[in-house]
Amino acid sequence: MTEPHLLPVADTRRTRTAMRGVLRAQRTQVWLALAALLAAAGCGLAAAPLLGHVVDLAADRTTRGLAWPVVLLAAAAVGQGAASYVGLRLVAQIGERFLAATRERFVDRALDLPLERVERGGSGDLTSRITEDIAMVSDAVRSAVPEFVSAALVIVLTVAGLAALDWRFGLAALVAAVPIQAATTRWYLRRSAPIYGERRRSAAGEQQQLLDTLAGAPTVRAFGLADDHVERLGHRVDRTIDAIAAVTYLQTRFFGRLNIAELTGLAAVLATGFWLVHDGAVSIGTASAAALYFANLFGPINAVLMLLDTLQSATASLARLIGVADLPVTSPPTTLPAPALPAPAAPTPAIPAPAVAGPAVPTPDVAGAPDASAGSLVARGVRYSYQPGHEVLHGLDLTVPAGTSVALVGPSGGGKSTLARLLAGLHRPDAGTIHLDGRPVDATSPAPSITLVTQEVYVFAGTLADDLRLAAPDASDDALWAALTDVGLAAWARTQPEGLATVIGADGHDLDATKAQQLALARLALADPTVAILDEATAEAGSAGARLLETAARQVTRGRTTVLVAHRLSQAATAEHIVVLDGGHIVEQGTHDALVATGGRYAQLWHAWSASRATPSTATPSDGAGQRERDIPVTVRVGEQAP
Ligand SMILES: Nc1ncnc2c1ncn2[C@@H]1O[C@H](COP(=O)(O)OP(=O)(O)OP(=O)(O)O)[C@@H](O)[C@H]1O
Repeated sequence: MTEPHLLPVADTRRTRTAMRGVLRAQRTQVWLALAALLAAAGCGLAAAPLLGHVVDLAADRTTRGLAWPVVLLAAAAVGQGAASYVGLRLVAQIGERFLAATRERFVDRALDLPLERVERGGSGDLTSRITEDIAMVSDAVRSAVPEFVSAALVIVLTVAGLAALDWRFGLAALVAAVPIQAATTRWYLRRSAPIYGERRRSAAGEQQQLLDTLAGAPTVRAFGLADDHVERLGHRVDRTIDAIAAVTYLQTRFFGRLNIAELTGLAAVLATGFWLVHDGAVSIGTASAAALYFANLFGPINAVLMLLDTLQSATASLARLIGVADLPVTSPPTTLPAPALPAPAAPTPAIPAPAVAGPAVPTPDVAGAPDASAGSLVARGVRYSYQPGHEVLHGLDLTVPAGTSVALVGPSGGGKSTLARLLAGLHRPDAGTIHLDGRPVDATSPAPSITLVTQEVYVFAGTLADDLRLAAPDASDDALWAALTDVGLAAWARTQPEGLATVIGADGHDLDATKAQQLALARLALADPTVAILDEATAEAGSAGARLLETAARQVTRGRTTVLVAHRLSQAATAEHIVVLDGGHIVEQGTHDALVATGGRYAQLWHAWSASRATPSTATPSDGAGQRERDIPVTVRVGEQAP
């Protein structure tokens, strides 16, 4: 049932080792917590013999000496409350520390995962680990674990107390109830682990299918695939329902068997009490105390066994978190420190391609031009497949001299975005090399001076300044304003009463596609990379927005080595060199003028594009600002319409 492409899950032994490690690391706290919970359980145990004593007094028809058991009962109740408070608090603290460490390591590794690994696993898998699994482990740590520990201690002490009243009570309870409980628990645990594992897997699969269908809604509609997707989702949901039904069925049988253990145990203790009182071995009060002890066990035993259920689920979730947390580190620590921002705006921030990928380089005082001598990007024999046997780039050679610009154009699916991601180091080539100034660029050594801006811009909830400082944490306000000016966003920001403190993202000002892209380009200016890679960064905006973005892109890429995946030929034509990609091959390259003169693929695209414009005769490679509003994209995605 394991789906091989999903992210790894730690095995039972590794999960246990991780938990033992946590307990060892907080040894003192663990012992203190156990001592406090033992004290609480001990106070609770005092109630039954004290009540037994009251019963004996009642049997003797006397009220003499009634005061002290009542006072002791009150003292035991207070003592139990205080000790429980201290013990549960300590257990919760131990758990919270463990949780925090696991979460941090998980996020660290998740962010470090090679993109192809996440894509193969599917974003739903990662998302369900970040949301459901972390929630499940958090719940367990906050409530189930403390409750479990205290109930387990109560059970142990109660059985000891029962035996202390008279060893035969203990024996009766052990012989009549424990074998049934032990067999039931073994029976349950053997079956529940795979059933809970399946429940988590089916939930992850369902989430993945939902994400796929919703994210690809335009494509699904365009190809009339709705029924097919509904059917696929139906299968996933059926699988989840089956898994939940299996869990419920198992639980029902489990608790049914436990009830039998309770009743046989109580019957045995009562029968033993009757026999011992009859023989004069114990008083009626002691027999009553024994029956009370045993009845008091029902609650903690049920709690422990019910919590086993929760803990089992939490352990399955923990194994999924540890599976990712244990992944080897593939890249050196990023130089881009985590900003002090609130949580990302969207509920599922795991996968969106980063608006700005690549760690920051030293922050300039103002967004300035980079060192023109660096930034030579060379790709040799680059091959890449998303899936084995389906190569999408077939041995590409490309040289982008330092400080120059290259536009990648060509039909949809030609491999432009893939090449851009490889050049940015997000994917590793299957064969061939990519070097920046002689140093390899790949996922294991991300070049700190390459920044990729894609059309999937992510606006984090927070202030405008926070969002900009993602790229340059130490940038001054002046540097932020300079970057905003470069991308044409300063005028808008000045109209906001809060200026740089304007809250954007889900909690505040919802930026439109153009402004979000301008923001991403401003981050690029602040990151000040040697190489800028723009993957259709202007594609999401309308024509007016596209012109704004083209100007912004020109401004922030000035002087940098630039690779541009261009939807609009007006933008491609401004690049110094144009590369036409088709079917994963470079089919043409050269300057705009040379390619148009050659009359090949680029010339066809250029003429088709020019003809689609209202004033084709006046179209020139750099006339973007004067165009009418009818630019069509060079590439049209499946499910999208050209405007
Ligand atoms: N994540 C992915 N998983 C599997 N195949 C992919 C993935 N991304 C792209 N491909 C495939 O790789 C090939 C190249 O796609 P790519 O997106 O690089 O082309 P493109 O020229 O950028 O197209 P477009 O202009 O439509 O963005 C296509 O056949 C595409 O279906």
